[in-house]
Amino acid sequence: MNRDVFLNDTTLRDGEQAPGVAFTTAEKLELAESLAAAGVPEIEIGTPIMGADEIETIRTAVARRLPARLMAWCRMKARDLDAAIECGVGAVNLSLPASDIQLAAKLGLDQAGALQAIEDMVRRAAAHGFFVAVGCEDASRADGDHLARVIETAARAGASRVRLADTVGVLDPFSTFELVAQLMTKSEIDLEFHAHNDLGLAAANTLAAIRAGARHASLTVLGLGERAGNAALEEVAAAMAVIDGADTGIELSALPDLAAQVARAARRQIAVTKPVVGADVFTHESGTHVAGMLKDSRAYQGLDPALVGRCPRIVIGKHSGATAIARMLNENGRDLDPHLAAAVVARVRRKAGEIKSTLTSAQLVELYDGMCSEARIADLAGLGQLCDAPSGCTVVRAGRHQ
Ligand SMILES: CC(=O)SCCNC(=O)CCNC(=O)[C@H](O)C(C)(C)COP(=O)(O)OP(=O)(O)OC[C@H]1O[C@@H](n2cnc3c(N)ncnc32)[C@H](O)[C@@H]1OP(=O)(O)O
Ligand SMILES: O=C(O)CCC(=O)C(=O)O
Repeated sequence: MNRDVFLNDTTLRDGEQAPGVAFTTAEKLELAESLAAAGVPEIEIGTPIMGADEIETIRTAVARRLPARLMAWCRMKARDLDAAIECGVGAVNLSLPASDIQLAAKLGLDQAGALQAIEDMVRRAAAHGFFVAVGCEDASRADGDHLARVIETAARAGASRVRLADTVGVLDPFSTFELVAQLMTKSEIDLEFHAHNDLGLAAANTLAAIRAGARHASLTVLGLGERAGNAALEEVAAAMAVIDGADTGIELSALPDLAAQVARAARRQIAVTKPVVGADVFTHESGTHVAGMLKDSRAYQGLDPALVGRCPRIVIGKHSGATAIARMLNENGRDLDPHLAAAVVARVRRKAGEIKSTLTSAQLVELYDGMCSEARIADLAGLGQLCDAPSGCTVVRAGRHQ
């Protein structure tokens, strides 16, 4: 099912709001280049009201004429808009809380005051020629009727899109679907969804919002962002391709390098389990999996690693079986003696437990060669079969290896 979905990357805005993350100007520019090169159609490039350095960085990015729309994030304030004007960007996201909690706590505003602020600021931005999106911070906890009025007011005042933010990450895919589907019935304006990952549901919620009709999703590379972060660009882009067969325009094979670049600039590690880009996500150890995969790689790969520029990897560890071990030995010029297979599997298992790791091919070869020598000695001594003893000794059991 093909969908017309546009991804907005906010690594350089919400991503940089992650604790301790501070991109240099050079990093921001390189990241913007890479995002655009990867096919991201819209980049939330920064927050102009942060000051002269941010404005200068954004101006430089604008001057590069990247093949992506650059959008500046602004509070619903004239001076934020003035700062965006200084940057030379063509698009702004004007943000105002939608929930009563935040309106009261942050701004001392009621719903009517919020609608008035939106009306005034959107008109002002549109009159200046900006592409205007309105960001509804904390939309997930907002009063539904007020949210509908916000959307209507924004559209009437000249906004082209409304962003619904699950600012504190309290939605699940079902409630997200319901929220977006409900709002879709009330207005023609494009909706965008911006998720937070406090409950680990950001990517799922984003997909639910898209299913419900949102045509835009706000994402960050690696899910970098406030607290537990945002929905990850790489996860959503890959999921859209695999599940919906949708073309988001993102070059999926560019995602691992993009993730590495963001991790470096953010001084963050990429978890080995991070979907799509983590070191181990296409690595297989379990014996039954490897035996199946060697016959048909689809047996244990729902996401084809080639789609995202990755290769599958088989490792030898505590859960390996004879098929995987034979294969790695074979790659290293040895044929696994079928009489030794069970003992080798057991010895590998014990070794992996001792080193609490996978075995390198050199370790496996050394272990196997050692066992072959033991077997030969046992043969010569007429003692019998190599067996696996429970506690680390090299042993022979009567009756064997002939
Ligand atoms: C959920 C999100 O991620 S929204 C993104 C928010 N991003 C950031 O906060 C990162 C960048 N922020 C900053 O650099 C600074 O906070 C600035 C430049 C925006 C403002 O700095 P300061 O003037 O020192 O204000 P401070 O941060 O202490 O307080 C925030 C002010 O913004 C106001 N404000 C907050 N959100 C909004 C909004 N959406 N619209 C209008 N005003 C807002 C608050 O009422 C408060 O105003 P006050 O100073 O008159 O009380
Ligand atoms: O209002 C917006 O643009 C979204 C701001 C944001 O990052 C959030 O609410 O989490």
